[in-house]
Amino acid sequence: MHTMSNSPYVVGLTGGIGSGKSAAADRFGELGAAIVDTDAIAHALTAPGGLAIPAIRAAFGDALITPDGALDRKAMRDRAFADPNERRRLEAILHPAIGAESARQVSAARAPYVVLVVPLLVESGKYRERCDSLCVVDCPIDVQVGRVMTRSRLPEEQVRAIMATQASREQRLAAADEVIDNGGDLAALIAQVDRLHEKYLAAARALA
Ligand SMILES: CC(C)(COP(=O)(O)OP(=O)(O)OC[C@H]1O[C@@H](n2cnc3c(N)ncnc32)[C@H](O)[C@@H]1O)[C@@H](O)C(=O)NCCC(=O)NCCS
Ligand SMILES: Nc1ncnc2c1ncn2[C@@H]1O[C@H](COP(=O)(O)OP(=O)(O)OP(=O)(O)O)[C@@H](O)[C@H]1O
Repeated sequence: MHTMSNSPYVVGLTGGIGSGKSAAADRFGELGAAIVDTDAIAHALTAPGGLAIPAIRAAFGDALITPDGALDRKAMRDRAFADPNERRRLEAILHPAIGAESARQVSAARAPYVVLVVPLLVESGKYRERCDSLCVVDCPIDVQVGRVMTRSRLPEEQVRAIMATQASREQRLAAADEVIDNGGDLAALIAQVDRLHEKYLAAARALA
């Protein structure tokens, strides 16, 4: 909920793995919105020399760190989505840092409004109160699975295992203020983002 008059209007953008959050965020960014992407923040924290690397090394050992000092993403993915305890251990290290850094980026943003991209927005609960409006990117599950298999070269069972740890389509849709239907082609996605951009600009202006 919006409380401070000098904080920007914030649109939360979420969706299941491979639903099209990044594609939608790219278009919002082209139109002039500031993008704060928690996946990108998580990647930076776990890159070579990333701030979370010492804690991950201490918790999981050297086997999860690559020779150049980054998180070994494949090894961690295999662990985190096979064992909920391992996933929670990783999240306990990363989520506080992701929360703090995303809040910092939102308050530093200089744009008509901010799109805060959070894959686990509905699951985690703590981001909803930072958002003035919640936008869900939605597509049929089989389309989602197919796109992730193509993009990330992951086996179908692993994509479905990741999805099983996330909110259901129904849970996300129930929380949404706006829904982007990404079951069609990229042109259809862009047309919907363009319409929403006008709406968010007007909402941000009304708030200013
Ligand atoms: C397990 C890791 C190393 C796998 O890395 P990988 O490069 O394969 O995936 P990437 O980080 O690009 O995430 C891709 C997608 O996976 C899904 N995902 C990632 N983390 C989680 C999680 N903890 N629970 C459920 N789904 C997740 C999201 O849909 C996300 O968009 C990585 O996902 C990770 O560090 N996760 C913990 C941090 C986290 O919760 N990130 C989510 C954003 S806040
Ligand atoms: N409408 C579409 N038509 C065809 N391909 C699409 C469409 N939307 C997205 N894609 C492709 O599907 C894949 C997943 O999209 P994207 O990376 O935007 O999803 P995401 O929700 O950000 O995923 P993640 O949760 O894994 O970060 C990408 O390879 C993207 O190019």
